Amino acid sequence: MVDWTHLNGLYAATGSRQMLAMFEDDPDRAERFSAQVGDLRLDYSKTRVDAAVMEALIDLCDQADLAGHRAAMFGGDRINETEDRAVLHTALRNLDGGPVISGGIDVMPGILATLDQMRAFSDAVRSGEKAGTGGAFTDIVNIGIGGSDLGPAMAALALAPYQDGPRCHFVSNVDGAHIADTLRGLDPKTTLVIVASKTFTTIETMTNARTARAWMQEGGGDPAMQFAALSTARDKTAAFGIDDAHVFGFEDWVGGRYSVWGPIGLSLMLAIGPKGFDAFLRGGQAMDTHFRAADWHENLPVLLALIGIWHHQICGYPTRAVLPYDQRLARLPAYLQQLEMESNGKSVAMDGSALTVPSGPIVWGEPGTNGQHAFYQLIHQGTGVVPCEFMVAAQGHEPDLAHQHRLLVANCLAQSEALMRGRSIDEARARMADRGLDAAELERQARHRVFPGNRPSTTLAYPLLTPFVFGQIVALYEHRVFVEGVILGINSYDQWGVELGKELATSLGPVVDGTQSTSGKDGSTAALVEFVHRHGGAA
Ligand SMILES: O=P(O)(O)OC[C@H]1O[C@H](O)[C@H](O)[C@@H](O)[C@@H]1O
Repeated sequence: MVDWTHLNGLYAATGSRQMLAMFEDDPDRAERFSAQVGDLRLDYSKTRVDAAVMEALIDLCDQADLAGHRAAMFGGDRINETEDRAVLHTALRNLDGGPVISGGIDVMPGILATLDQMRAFSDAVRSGEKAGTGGAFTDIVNIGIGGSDLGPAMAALALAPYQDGPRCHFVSNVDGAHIADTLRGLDPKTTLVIVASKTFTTIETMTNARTARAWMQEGGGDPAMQFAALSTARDKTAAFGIDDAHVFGFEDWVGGRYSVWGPIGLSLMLAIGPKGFDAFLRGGQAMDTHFRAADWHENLPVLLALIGIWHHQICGYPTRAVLPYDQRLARLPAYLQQLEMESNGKSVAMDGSALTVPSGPIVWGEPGTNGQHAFYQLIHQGTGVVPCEFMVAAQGHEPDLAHQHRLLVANCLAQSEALMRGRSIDEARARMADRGLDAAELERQARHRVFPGNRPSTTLAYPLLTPFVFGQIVALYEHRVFVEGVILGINSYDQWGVELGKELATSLGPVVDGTQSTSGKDGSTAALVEFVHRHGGAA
């Protein structure tokens, strides 16, 4: 258990501090409160942390024995105590890091063999050697949900400029609209369906997989040739009828939301090719090396975690916005919602005691500049403070549109500056002085134009969103979540909070079908079921 008293005391003392004054007092502030790994730069100087706050935050790492927990994770200990599992997604990207022993066994030979199987399969699909009944595959449909969807879907979009394989589509929702809209227009004879499910029991995924199989059979495709599975449960993939040669297995020590680095990333590998996928893995591995070696003061995941803890657990800001000025990172906020909120959205510490500080924050966001024309109003002038995490590349992938990219960068930098700088009532009055308003009206109008400023943000800057840089970014966030979890004293690797809704959905199935009565249900649920029945929703 860490002691929050010192930090709470510092917060009370620094509450009214102005960031702009902090820059004036310390000409080296931008450098002092920035860190770099490879080509990635994290600037956290536009926050109200100072050297004393940073030292107190860093002290949390030692109090929580972060080094010990880190060694236990990388060393294959069963740190996911509530599911009795190791946490070894880092081994999936340990391309040349040597053995990783878990439970007395080196897991690397198995990982590298599966990676080779994925590479051979990808090469065969991409070259047309493996094909559907109608010829070379033109389209891939990845059917999965949660971690079996968000990672590869986010990554395929992020790395769109590197895609030179079949087109990738992602179906997750059990809402039939999702699969219907996706399959419409695809050729069942040249489509490869990948069923991605760690457990191979997830109802949404299995339902969509059966729908896709029927579509393929009816349309002249052959599921025996055109279905693949990514799962830890080979017995279940066989029972579904998927050829073992098309099954890519992994172990239960890969958490769903950490699984894009292994077989769950197959759609990404098919889209960008094994070399691009290797570069992605190497980016992740580079971040692992950094996280394991760098001093806490220079350690990007640690710094990002500590700034997050400062803003949420100490300052009490309930949410954080992830704002990539990178359209291809449009799915990153959704991915981070699962990564951060499923990992650290808990109220019980590892030892079963109640948390004494808030759990992880609400994470949300959208790419800039779009968000500027929608919700930034609240970020600038709302009563609550939303710490913003900006992300931006120095360059885009479209040389002909470099002028647009420069505009994007200018907007990103302008937002963090505006949040910090704000606009005082005097400045607002001065801007309206020539409008000929009487004093009372001038005052009233000016008040609407005040920006409180002094609002915190961080900026993660990178040269270009390559597979390597993208791998670094994803691993950076994974380790940030780990560090936050260790300091909060929780298990970031289980997700019991998703169980109750699943159980109730199963028991409500026959009630919605109309084969079971609503008796025993609460009044609201019973009335909603009756509404659905009245409007034609029963079976
Ligand atoms: O990959 P699957 O076993 O189908 O699981 C898919 C998802 O469903 C669950 O509800 C979990 O909350 C997620 O962590 C998981 O990623």
